[in-house]
Amino acid sequence: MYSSSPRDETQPLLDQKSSKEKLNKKLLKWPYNGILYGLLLLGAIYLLYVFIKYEIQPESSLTTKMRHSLHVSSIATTNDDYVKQCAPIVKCDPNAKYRSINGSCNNLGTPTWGAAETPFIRMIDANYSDGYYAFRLQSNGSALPSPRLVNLKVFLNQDIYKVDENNVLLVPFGQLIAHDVSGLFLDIPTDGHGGVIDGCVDENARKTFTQCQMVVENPPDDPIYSKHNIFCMGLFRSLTSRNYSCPLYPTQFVNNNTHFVDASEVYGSDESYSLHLRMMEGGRLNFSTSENGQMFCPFLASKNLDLTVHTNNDTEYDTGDPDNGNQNLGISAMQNLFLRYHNYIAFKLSSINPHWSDEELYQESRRIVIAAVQRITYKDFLPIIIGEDFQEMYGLNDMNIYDPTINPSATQEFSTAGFRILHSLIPVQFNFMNEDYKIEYSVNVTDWMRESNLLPIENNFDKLLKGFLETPGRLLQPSYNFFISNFMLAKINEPPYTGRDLLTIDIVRGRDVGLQPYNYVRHLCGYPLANDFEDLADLIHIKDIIKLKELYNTVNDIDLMVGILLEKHSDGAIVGPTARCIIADGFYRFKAGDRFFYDVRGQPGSFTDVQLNEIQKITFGHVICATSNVNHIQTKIFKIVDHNLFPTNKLSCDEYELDFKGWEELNDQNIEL
Ligand code: HEM
Ligand SMILES: [Ca+2]
Repeated sequence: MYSSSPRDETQPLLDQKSSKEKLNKKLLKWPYNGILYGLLLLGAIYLLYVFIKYEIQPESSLTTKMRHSLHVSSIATTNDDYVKQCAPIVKCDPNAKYRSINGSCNNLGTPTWGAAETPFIRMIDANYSDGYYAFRLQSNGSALPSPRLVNLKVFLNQDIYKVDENNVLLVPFGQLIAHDVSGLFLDIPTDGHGGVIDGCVDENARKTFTQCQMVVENPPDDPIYSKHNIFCMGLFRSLTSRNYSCPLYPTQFVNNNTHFVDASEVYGSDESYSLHLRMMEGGRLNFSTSENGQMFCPFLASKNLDLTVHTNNDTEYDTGDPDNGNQNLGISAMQNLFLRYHNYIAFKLSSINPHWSDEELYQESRRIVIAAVQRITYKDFLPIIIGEDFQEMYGLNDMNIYDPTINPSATQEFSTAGFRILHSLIPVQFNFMNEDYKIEYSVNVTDWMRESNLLPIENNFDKLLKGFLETPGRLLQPSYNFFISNFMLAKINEPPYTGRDLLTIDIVRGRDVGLQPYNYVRHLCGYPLANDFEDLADLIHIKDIIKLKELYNTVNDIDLMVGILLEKHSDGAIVGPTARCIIADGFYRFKAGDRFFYDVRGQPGSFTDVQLNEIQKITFGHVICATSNVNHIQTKIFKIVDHNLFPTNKLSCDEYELDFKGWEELNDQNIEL
């Protein structure tokens, strides 16, 4: 068809052989024209490619203007409602050197921004079928598909047993950050005698208690649960702002932790609780000591050191995050690690400043620990998740970007979908590895939840850390691992199938908190609004689209969690474009909206130049060296480094030392004497 187009002069020209000169000329003209058009076409394709690439996969040479086009603006209209209707009047000291424990007064204009017990904000307004609180329905008015069915049909059967270049440490550290910035509590109804009312067991309760309405039906042919006659999963809805005496319309949900990356999981998010965690001596946090003299968070329950027997009396720790600090061995290890790090810093500071009060030592140590957590998050962790180039382009590496107009709160989309996507990294097992790189034993993550007995025994803490550093992680993929998809939080001493499916929970939690479907969030993130399922093919594989078509009524019904899990990964990132957009937005808020962020200059809480210079040497390697017996640690902390092939990529702990001279303060009283 194209060859017969009138603009194509090549055929007739080649046919005219009467004049050699003419022919030569025309012959010459033909390739020139062809080349010219070809070049023009190639140029146009290249320009189009560059344009698309810069929209989707920007490179570091882009201008600030283009960079800002990556930032999405929240289009939610309800974000100010809490501040307007419920926020308490808070008096702030603008000269305070240290951030408050509950995060208030960070923003001097709106002191409750980012504080604990304030609502999540939204990127897009809530989506409820009654506009207020009832679960979203499909476009044709029917109920959304059972999330368990979605997991079984779309995800679980694609479990890939391949390992990653990143190590397992990404999981416990990621979870630590998740709990730093987000804490959504559940609304659990009880029967007055301490018993929990479960809407799956008690159908009547579903009518009486809205909290019990979140019952997930398991399909009759469920490969795990139906064999054991478990046909539903009784889950609880989240606490709403109504539970905090702030009725908002539509329903909003409350973050119990400070929204900032401020190590609130170490210090607590509430003033009186933070005091309870303190020793009130030497700036230290309370701790317990294991039989071989190692420091741990205070033991809460009587220890049961029998590795094989789990009881209700298993070891739990008193941590800054009472809800989640003991959830699994990985997060417990991180809680202990950062408690030790705090006490290590307090010790160092008290040695150079013996005259400092407990309060001074505590606050100054806390400030350094927070800086360490922020540095590891932004320098090592985040680039792996969203990609180094994207992070740079987004402005997340820039220093001193505090902007008081930025609301530092976690978004509901971040907390209940975007950041949860990393649940697919959770490995089946954690390894305990000795100094000779030998795995001494492995445990199923799901067998050791809410019980940390293993940690304080002998050198297990060190071995678990070594295992995190040296074990390749699970490749990020749409499915969660089989165990966490079936056996999570199984009842103690009961069979694994009494457990839960984490992906099912994540999907239904999105409906609980009224997340908009995938299509609208993807659109907010700069991608075309899909008119039908096939339009998703730009970001989602066609084989998955076919499955989605079988489950959802229209393309506008797909749950956000489901869509982002299925997206193909962006270049250099381990998540797809929409998750990357949600996560980058979140971490931009936590940094640019934080007046106390460690590299902010010119604020009462800013480090001195000398101090900042030293702070900028803090790495996760240094933290691990200061708090454990693990030695020889890779500089790229979340990467697998073969110690035989690349011994120089690991440093010994001597090379991770810090110098605290910048904190040395002359004792005025001594001078006067
Ligand atoms: C062994 C590892 C982990 C386990 C067992 C686990 C399990 C859970 C569970 C049970 C919930 C609550 C679900 C609900 O009822 O809605 C949750 C919430 C969450 N998880 Fe994980 N998780 C793990 C690791 C991670 C990691 C690595 C990340 C991200 C880097 C992450 C991000 C989140 C987030 C953002 C929430 C919501 C927190 C909140 O607002 O309370 N988790 N996780
Ligand atoms: Ca926090």
